[in-house]
Amino acid sequence: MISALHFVLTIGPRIDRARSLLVVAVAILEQATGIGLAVLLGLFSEVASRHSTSGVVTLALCVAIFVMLTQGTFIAGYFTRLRLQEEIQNEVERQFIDVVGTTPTLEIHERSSRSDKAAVVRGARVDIGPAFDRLMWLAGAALALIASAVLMASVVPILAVLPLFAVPAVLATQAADKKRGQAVQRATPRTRLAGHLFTLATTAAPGRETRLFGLASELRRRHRDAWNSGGQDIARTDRRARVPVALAWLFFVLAYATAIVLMVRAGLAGDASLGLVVAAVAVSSQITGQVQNLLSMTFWTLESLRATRAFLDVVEDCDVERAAVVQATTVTVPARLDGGIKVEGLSFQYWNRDQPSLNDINLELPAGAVVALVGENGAGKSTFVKMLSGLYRPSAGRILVDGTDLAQFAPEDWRTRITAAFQDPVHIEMSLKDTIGLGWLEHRDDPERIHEALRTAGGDKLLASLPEGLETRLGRKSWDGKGLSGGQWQTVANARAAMRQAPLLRILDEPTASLDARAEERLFQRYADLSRLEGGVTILVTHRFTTARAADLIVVLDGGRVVEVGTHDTLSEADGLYAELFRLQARYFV
Ligand SMILES: Nc1ncnc2c1ncn2[C@@H]1O[C@H](COP(=O)(O)OP(=O)(O)OP(=O)(O)O)[C@@H](O)[C@H]1O
Repeated sequence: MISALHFVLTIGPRIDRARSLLVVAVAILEQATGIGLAVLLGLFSEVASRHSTSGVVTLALCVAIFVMLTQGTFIAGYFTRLRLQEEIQNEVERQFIDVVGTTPTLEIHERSSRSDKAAVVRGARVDIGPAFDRLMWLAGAALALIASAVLMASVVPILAVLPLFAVPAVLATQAADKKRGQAVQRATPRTRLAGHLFTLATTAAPGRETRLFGLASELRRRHRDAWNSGGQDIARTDRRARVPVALAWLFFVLAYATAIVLMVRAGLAGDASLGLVVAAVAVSSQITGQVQNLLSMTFWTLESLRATRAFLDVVEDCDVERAAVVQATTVTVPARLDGGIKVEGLSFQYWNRDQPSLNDINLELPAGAVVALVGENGAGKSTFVKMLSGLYRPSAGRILVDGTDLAQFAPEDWRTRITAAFQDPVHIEMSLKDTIGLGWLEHRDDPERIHEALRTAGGDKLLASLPEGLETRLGRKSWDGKGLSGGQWQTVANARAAMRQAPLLRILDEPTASLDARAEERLFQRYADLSRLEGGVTILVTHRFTTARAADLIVVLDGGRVVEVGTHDTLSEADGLYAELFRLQARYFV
């Protein structure tokens, strides 16, 4: 918690010193209003008892100015507080993008022990923005309580200890909040599922199937079940926490009632001046409100600190991953591939699986070759290409790039030398120019390069159909842009993958799934020509054997193992799995 506290205390001033100072001032002034008025009331009674008209008028003026000042500051400070909260929120979100978006591997998204933490941050990040403000208001509430105690202690000294009676209530709230946090963490897999169901039921992409199959009520039922199973644990934790909080509160109320009796007795006995007694009694009337305020600010501040802690945890985990994956001294990625990529004894097992998805893969992928990766669903094709991209760490074995272990390159250096297009590509809603240009950031403003990439991907027809050419805004989720068909989005993604010139590795993981056979054939041919011309390795994952047959090398995966390697002719002759699958498909074309 110390690191979270340090983060919260420093982030406000770091982002905006002037606004942070104003927030501190407003938090203290707002809390001091009640005490200031109580003191003025005491002085008022003192002056009134001396029948001083001028004194009464002066004090009335002071009260008016004081109220104007405190309320004015509060109103003026309101927007400053909101603005600072937004600035902190934005900064934290950007830091989150920086760490999560740049982790060397996909573990943060796919390994549940880590993805759950990231999910907590995504859900609770709205509590980090107000963290600085809440902490200052908590400090203000504590100061107000102490000031009240000092005032009461000047009438009955023992009352200086009254705030201590609020400590059990604060501790009980803190303990309740901690237990709640643990329950929320335990419930994350179920709340994640509920979030997924909510997205399924309410967003555009799944809308077609959810309507066709009439799934709304089924999704609603599952959403309720997911929430209930997670929520019951949280509700049980909250119920259990209520008893100690209520007992601690009762303890304080009893102490408070005793304090009032003591002050009234001191006043009647003439142990303190009338003004002091009036001020102390006035302030004592606020003390329950102050303690309640202190408790609720404690709760909200702890919520903020918990969200901050989760955020810092994710940052820390990402740092640990980076330190484990990125070598202290990295090797420069070669400018071009001479020999090729060699895979030695490569195995990989997903974290939540008890069987490896890739098992002892040994392969040689020569520079300039077009390699088709085929195999039935679940054979391990996508896992293999993700390993080549460095998105997973091998459980065993290694990948050698011209003799150098891939693990010795800085992951981001390796990725600037490879390119990829996937089935179900992400729909990046920007202008056509930008969404393609992202494939090679250094050349994103080069229209010639973008036109060339579009031509490679067979996107000339798409370009001609767009009213504003490369400047056409795409997508309808972020703005009222041009809606594209699945195949057109795929073409855009393929063009993005064609941006980078002379990559060492070009991965095409079923990028033609939404294209017709002729378009796939043409696209494959263009990529193959490029690969042979530029000298990298091109890997094409495909289920269409008519496309695979034209590759220089065909690798057949089955159950995470390489079962056959060769050309179409040698594999047909061998009459193994490839030949069988090929015959099966060919039957439909003859
Ligand atoms: N993120 C993941 N977490 C756990 N297991 C996974 C994950 N991704 C894939 N798998 C498992 O690894 C195995 C290989 O999957 P992979 O996606 O690599 O197969 P594939 O050959 O590309 O299949 P397809 O042709 O259907 O795309 C499968 O058993 C799959 O269930």
